[in-house]
Amino acid sequence: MPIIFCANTGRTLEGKEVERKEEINREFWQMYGGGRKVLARDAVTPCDVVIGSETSLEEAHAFYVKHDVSALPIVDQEHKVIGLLNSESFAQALSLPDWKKAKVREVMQENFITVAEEAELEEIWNWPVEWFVVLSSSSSIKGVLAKQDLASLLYKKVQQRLQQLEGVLDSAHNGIIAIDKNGIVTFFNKAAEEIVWRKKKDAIGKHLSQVIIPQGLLEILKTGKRQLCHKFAVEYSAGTRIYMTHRTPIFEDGKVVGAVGVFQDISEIEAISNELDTVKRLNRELEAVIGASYDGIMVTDRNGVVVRVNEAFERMTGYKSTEIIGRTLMETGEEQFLPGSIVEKIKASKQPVSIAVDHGGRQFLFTGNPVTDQEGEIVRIVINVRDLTELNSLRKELKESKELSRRYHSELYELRRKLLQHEGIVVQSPQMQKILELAMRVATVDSTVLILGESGVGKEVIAKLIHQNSKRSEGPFITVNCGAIPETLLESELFGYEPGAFTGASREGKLGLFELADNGTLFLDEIGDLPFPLQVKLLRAIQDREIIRLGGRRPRKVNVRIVAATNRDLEEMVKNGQFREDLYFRLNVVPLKIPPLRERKEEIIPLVNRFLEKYCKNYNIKKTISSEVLDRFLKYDWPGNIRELENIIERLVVTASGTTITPADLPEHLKPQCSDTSPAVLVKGILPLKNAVMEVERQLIEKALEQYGSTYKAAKALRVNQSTVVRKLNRIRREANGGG
Ligand SMILES: Nc1ncnc2c1ncn2[C@@H]1O[C@H](COP(=O)(O)OP(=O)(O)OP(=O)(O)O)[C@@H](O)[C@H]1O
Repeated sequence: MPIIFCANTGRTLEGKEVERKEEINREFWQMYGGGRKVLARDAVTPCDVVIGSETSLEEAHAFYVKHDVSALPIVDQEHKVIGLLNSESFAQALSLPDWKKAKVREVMQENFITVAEEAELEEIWNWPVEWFVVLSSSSSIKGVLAKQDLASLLYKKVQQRLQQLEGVLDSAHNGIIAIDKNGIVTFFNKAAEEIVWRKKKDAIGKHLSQVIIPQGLLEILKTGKRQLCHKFAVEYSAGTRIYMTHRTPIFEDGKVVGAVGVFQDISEIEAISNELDTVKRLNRELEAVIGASYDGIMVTDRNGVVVRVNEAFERMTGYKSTEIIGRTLMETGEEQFLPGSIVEKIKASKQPVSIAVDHGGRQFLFTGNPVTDQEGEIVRIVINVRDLTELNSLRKELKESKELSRRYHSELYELRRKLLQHEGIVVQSPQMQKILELAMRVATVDSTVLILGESGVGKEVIAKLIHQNSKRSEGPFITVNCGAIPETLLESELFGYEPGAFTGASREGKLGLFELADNGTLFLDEIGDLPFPLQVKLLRAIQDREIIRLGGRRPRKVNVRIVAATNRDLEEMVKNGQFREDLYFRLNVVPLKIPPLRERKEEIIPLVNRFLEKYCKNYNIKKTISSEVLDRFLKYDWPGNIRELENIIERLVVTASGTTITPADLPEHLKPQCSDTSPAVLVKGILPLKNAVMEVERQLIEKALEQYGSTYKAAKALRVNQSTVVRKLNRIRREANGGG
């Protein structure tokens, strides 16, 4: 609280000004009188002598000097004080012709009043006189009091009090800065030193702008208005600090003569208040979470006294929160429902504890979790209640439907197996079962499928299965062996041609395989052998779902599903630039990799049985196979895969002499090997070289055909032209038929 002290100017005051002055003085006296009113008797200069008004000045002077007082009361004959004799009186006497003879009354000072010794200085201070004669309660003269003495007395007291005030303000926790009307700092307490990191001596006498950053106090000088609870932030290099300030103008005679700012660093309070806000928000969130929880939640203190329950808890248990809050779980445990023992168990173990309770035909699971303080002591126990009745019945339902699904699954598998058996397809190994399942699944959608695997593994078989199980099964399934058709013909085969498209073309033109396969499936076998120029045309046909016949211009819409297959490593071919990457990605939407027969040996015996049955029936022969042969089959690597196996069985059924096929009936390469180091061609005796060459050719061609199934593939394996294989095969057959 600022103190505005205004000295008495002695000037006559009027109206409101007088009131204000009096108010100020009252404050002053209360404050500096040390809580007690200062009375005339406290300040009086005692004087127990008086002189009569008719006394001569000479006599009076001697008396004045003798008593060494500042003033002597002068009384009349009735002993009433009528004036004062003081130094001014003697100064006045000097102007008289014979001052020694003059009477005291001629120079006495009448500018005084008499006051009671109980009069308050506060009251008498304002009388426009320079002297007071102080009377006792019995109206005897106690002494005199000069206003001047009063002033110096007061000045001393004021000094004292100002020091005290400064001490008080210095011990204040708030920073206090006062400025005069020019903005010069006139007061700066200790707390201000600490808050703004500046010494008092460096602040006093400086302009405010040189002392602190916020200049709001200067505004107060301009507006003359108080500013309370103003919050502001100051950026320091060490961080931002937040302050709260009250700014008050200082008035003197109705004019602003300065301003005082009381401020406080509330950064910590602000941080705590922010933290409090966050905590409140979190608390609200927590309330919402607990309230919204489908599980019942109950919180107890460390002794198991319930402090809170949520709505779900009330719903599940039937307890109202008002009934249960404040009670211990142990008490309610008597009602055989809430497991009071959970609290004791948690307290003993300091671990989560779960207890299942059956009540009213429902099953509840109570799970209690201890909440510990920093010392690890339990402060709360949070108990979650879950109604397991529904969950248990769902679990039961799930178990039943799983069982049902398992049954359907095995029935489906059985049906599929029978269907495949009917089709003559053997699927035994887990790898092939997975492939089959995937093939069946992709069959139902129209996506492009790429079947990968060595020659003879059954790629076409799977392609057909996909077609048969698709919604196109009523449509055509057309196979194109991209490697078997000469490059020059392949384009017209695939896309057809218009009449007269090229020399030798039929007049009517020709439908391409794409058009033939409309509404069905086009199986592009050996897609890896598709010539590079045709790859782009195929890509366009697949993407645009339309083709243009050779020699034509008109695009024709085709609705064809593409299933492609290859035994080549397409990825590698893409890397080597032999196969277009875009076509590869277009085809490789769903890849199906069929493992070679040597990796699914469990299928060999079922396949042997299947083929034996087939060919015995075809040739109307009854044959069995010895276990040694089967053993040999199991050990063999089957480079030609299922096709090779099928061909061998057909051949054995036809060529074996006995009813049981024995190892002796096996072709050479399948007979038990003597040693791995034996040469690829074994010469048993001397025979004409030409005959030997022809024999080797015969064996090689037959074996290649057996293994690869077509003259084209056999030629490829033997690294000769297809025409060479066909020519030599014709010759071999002629010779076999006894021809020349
Ligand atoms: N799982 C199977 N069950 C019975 N026979 C099968 C099975 N898989 C393939 N085959 C038979 O094996 C022979 C070769 O099958 P397929 O032509 O499908 O092989 P591929 O992988 O397409 O051969 P290529 O790469 O040489 O075209 C066919 O006679 C086919 O009937």
